[in-house]
Amino acid sequence: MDHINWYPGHMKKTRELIRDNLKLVDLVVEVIDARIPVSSRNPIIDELVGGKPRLIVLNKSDLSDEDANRAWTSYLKKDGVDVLSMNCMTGAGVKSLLRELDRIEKQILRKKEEVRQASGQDVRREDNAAVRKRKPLRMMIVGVPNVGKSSLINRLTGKKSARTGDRPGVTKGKQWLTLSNGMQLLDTPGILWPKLEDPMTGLDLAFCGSIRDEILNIADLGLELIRRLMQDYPDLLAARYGLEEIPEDPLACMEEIARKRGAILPGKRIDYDRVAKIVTDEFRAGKIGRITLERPPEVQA
Ligand SMILES: Nc1nc2c(ncn2[C@@H]2O[C@H](COP(=O)(O)OP(=O)(O)OP(=O)(O)O)[C@@H](O)[C@H]2O)c(=O)[nH]1
Repeated sequence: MDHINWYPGHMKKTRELIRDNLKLVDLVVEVIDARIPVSSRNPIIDELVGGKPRLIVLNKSDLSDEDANRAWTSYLKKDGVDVLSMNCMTGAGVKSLLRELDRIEKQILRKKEEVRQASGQDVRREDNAAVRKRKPLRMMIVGVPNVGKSSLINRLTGKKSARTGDRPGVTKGKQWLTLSNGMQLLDTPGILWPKLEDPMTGLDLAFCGSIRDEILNIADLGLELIRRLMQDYPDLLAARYGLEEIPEDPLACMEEIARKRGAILPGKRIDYDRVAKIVTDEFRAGKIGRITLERPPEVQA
């Protein structure tokens, strides 16, 4: 999908759309980028989701640091939210997600039963399968651009997916996809706008491709990425670009990488745009290594 230029009117419309869709679902799956779990979340989601059960998917976990994935999982779980690592390219994590959804479904059904009992209604015991058939659990996927929402929908539904039309009484125009376990998923994800107040957030989103180079031009973006990698993953940077010693100055490091990769213009001038693009593309594709740019508070120095 094309990246969107967010402006206040657009944010308001999106918020209202998500809020309307949320009324139709029992559960929300929030997808975030495992390389930037802070920047790829918009805190507005807490307010929007309210008390509904929520599950966080740390997607692109194939590109992020495994230690950091573990640290983030336990950090986010502290708030009582379920968290799962996922790789939508291979489908790793999908089975765990389906298991987790089953568990949440049981909880939701139990809660509903308790409410009915408390109000004195005659509670007829039904197993999950029977309740599902009568009224399947409905969910939607939300997240900022480029975190893998559509990839997750495709993974969850696969080829066996079936579009189910509107059920009577439910807002017209919604399309529901039926998962292998009978649950229903809204076919269009809720796109949250990224929160760009902090310049670091803007940079991290740009490094990971969640916003086009709106914040900086490509040469500046590449230089900033090199600065971050020099600080957090110097060994991976040195190994990828054959640097025997990493210069202290990020610009000198960029120039060294340019020479190694032949990003040189006539007159032996450095092609800053080209070298920036090389490093940025290789980072995004995971070629420099598994990198997490943001750490949970506990493990920060
Ligand atoms: N390496 C890796 N790439 C992924 C993963 N999930 C998605 N991608 C890639 O990330 C890019 C964005 O994925 P989408 O599924 O289009 O993301 P989205 O959140 O729907 O994006 P928008 O439509 O912009 O909101 C695509 O190039 C995917 O192939 C993953 O787990 N690992």
